[in-house]
Amino acid sequence: MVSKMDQRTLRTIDGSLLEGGGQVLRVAAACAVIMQHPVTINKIRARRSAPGLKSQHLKGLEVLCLICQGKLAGGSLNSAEVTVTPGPINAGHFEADIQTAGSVMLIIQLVLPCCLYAPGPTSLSLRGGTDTDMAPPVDYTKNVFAPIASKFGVDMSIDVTRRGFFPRGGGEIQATIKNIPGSLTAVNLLEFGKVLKVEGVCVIADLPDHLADTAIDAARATLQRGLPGAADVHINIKKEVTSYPNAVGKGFGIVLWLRTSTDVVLGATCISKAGKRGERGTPADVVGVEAAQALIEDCKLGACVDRHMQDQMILLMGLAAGKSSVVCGPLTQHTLTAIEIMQQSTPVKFTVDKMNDSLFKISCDGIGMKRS
Ligand SMILES: Nc1ncnc2c1ncn2[C@@H]1O[C@H](COP(=O)(O)OP(=O)(O)OP(=O)(O)O)[C@@H](O)[C@H]1O
Repeated sequence: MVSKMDQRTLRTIDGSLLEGGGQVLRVAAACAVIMQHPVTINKIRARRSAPGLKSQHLKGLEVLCLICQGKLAGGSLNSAEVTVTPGPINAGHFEADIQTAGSVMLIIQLVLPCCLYAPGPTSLSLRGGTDTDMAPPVDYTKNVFAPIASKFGVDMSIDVTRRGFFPRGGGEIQATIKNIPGSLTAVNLLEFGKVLKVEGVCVIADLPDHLADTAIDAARATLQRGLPGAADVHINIKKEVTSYPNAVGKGFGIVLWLRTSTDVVLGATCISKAGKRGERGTPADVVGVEAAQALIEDCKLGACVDRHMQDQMILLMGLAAGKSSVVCGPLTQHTLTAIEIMQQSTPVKFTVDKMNDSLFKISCDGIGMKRS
């Protein structure tokens, strides 16, 4: 039940908007906690083949409500509507176990903006998938998201206790997110610069480790052929061989990231798409080539963030104090969704300027959110 007081400010967000997936839920719920207004999100994940709350979304909302001492109504598996009534954001230690291969990194995506406004640091133990398709693998969040978020003033760290892959999950990470003293700092990422180095990690769990060598060789060869100025770029892709109990289930994937002379960080990933019944996953060379090609494409555009980072920084831009502008490639549906939901949930307004056929500048005057 939403109290009378809360009803006055209750907002309703249509979960089927644009991307119509879990991201609508995450952005709407995070904004509600930060802005301290209750929100009802209906038609949850209406554009997905199995709509409604899945375990990772439910566990995310549950831990969010622990962090903000709030109430979650309608929070059950497959539910199409929830209401989050936030209370004051708390610091401390929080835990969640997704119990499937649902991504723990998407729980970080949901709670991180709120933890910034806690009265102290937040530590999290999260169990589920760490290296899964269709979500940021943990090495992407550590090596791409975290350095870009640090430009806004975010101080976070992640340690992997155990890797968890599709379909079993069972991975575990420990994360620490420091609260910010004032507001986030506006960020301008406008010049691509010159690529200085490419780094990466290829994780292989309970599979023959020559697969990782093949993926790394394929990624390096693709980068050397296609990356602008490749002859002067140092490429260092490490191999991480792991097995039970440091990993649950078989898994295999690569995360690449590059840095330029203007401190742009771009990332790209490919996680082998193994079948639920143990079917063979993506061939090893394809894993390396796919990630390398995605990195080359974003690089050739002159994008200052990669295609997946676009949507993940919208909240940070909107919350920061002052004008942020970021040059990126064609806007993804996830980015348009994050912009739309944040605009519906806060006073921020974004603008998108077309710079040429494939480059766009996203800007906003951030609301300069501070801890209340
Ligand atoms: N390969 C990748 N590397 C980095 N980030 C990724 C990658 N793939 C997806 N993401 C990010 O993961 C998030 C996925 O959001 P999305 O709403 O599709 O997922 P979801 O919560 O699992 O919901 P649904 O199951 O409804 O799709 C987005 O922020 C997207 O940018």
